[in-house]
Parts: sequence; structure tokens; C-alpha cells
Amino acid sequence: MQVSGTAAQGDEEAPQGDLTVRTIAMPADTNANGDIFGGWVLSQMDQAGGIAGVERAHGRVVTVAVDAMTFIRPVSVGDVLCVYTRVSHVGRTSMKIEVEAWARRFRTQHRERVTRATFTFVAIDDEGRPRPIPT
Ligand SMILES: CCCCCCCCCCCCCCCC(=O)SCCNC(=O)CCNC(=O)[C@H](O)C(C)(C)COP(=O)(O)OP(=O)(O)OC[C@H]1O[C@@H](n2cnc3c(N)ncnc32)[C@H](O)[C@@H]1OP(=O)(O)O
Repeated sequence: MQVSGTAAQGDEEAPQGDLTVRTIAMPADTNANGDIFGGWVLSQMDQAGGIAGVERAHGRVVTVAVDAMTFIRPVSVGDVLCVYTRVSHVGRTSMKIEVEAWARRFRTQHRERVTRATFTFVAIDDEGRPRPIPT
């Protein structure tokens, strides 16, 4: 789901970028510890980055790399996961997108950054070959 809205810039305690995906962590997404699987969070971040990439590249994109991913805090059932995206670099066919995931806690509504990563997406044509990103 794409949601409009831009986070405050320049505030380290605030999310950076556009709110791109917002979803609820459900019991089916838990690991054996009772926390939400990191892979589920990564999947939400990939989708958010993909949406931002499609918008910037005006068409299909694929993920080619994920760098410097850090799981800072766990996500729990009932938390609302909010994923923010920001295009930080555009190359010829590739782009870097900074992706932050924040959890709005179920009971307190308190907001915490849980994960961040830099994703690289490549714009592709109908045959799956890299294509130039429009300026
Ligand atoms: C209007 C809005 C509506 C929105 C509504 C949207 C809804 C819809 C959203 C769906 C969002 C889906 C998001 C899916 C995200 C997946 O899950 S995609 C699936 C997983 N990914 C894949 O399967 C990709 C597999 N890899 C490949 O197909 C090929 O490696 C690629 C990516 C096409 C690249 O091919 P290649 O021959 O290696 O290309 P090459 O020319 O060497 O490099 C191309 C560029 O990639 C860069 N690159 C290559 N490898 C790397 C690397 N390891 N690290 C960094 N950069 C690299 C190169 O530097 C180059 O960059 P530029 O200098 O051109 O800028």
C-alpha cells in the first residue's frame, strides 16, 4: 500500500524520506522467539524500495543489492510497520534507495526505528535488460 506524506527532514529522531508502505505485523509472521521474522521486515522494505524505484525509473525495476542492513530493534505482533524511502543516488541504469523501517508500537503508539538499509535497484526493459533511467 502506498501512502503519501513526507517525514520531517534533518531530525535524527524522525524518519527520513517518504512513507511508502504501512502494514501490521501479524502472528503468522513470527519466529520461534515470538518476534517478527527479519525476513518479513526485509520483504516489506524491498517492496517499499521497489515502489519508490518504479516511480523514479518510470517502469520496471529489480533489486540487485542490499547493503549495510542493520536490525536495530525487534518488531512485535500488532506493531504497525512504517517503511520510508529516499532515492539517494541515480546512476545510468541503477539507483540507490535508502529504506528505513519504523515500528509504531501496538500498546503505546511509541515510534522506533527498527531497521535501515541501502537498496540498489536496476531499471529493466521488457526483456529484463538494464535500461537507462529517465532524467
Ligand atoms: C506509478 C508508480 C506505481 C508503483 C507501483 C509499483 C508496484 C510494483 C512494485 C514492485 C516492486 C518490485 C520490486 C521487486 C524486487 C525484486 O524482488 S526483484 C527480484 C530479485 N532480483 C533479481 O532477480 C535481479 C537479478 N539480476 C539481474 O537480473 C541482473 O543482474 C540485472 C539487475 C538486470 C543487472 O544486469 P547486469 O547485466 O549485471 O547489468 P550491468 O549493466 O552490469 O549493471 C547494471 C547496473 O547495475 C549496477 N550493479 C550491478 N550489480 C550491482 C551490485 N551487485 N551492486 C550494486 N550495483 C550493481 C551496475 O553498476 C549498473 O549501474 P549503472 O552504472 O548503470 O547505474
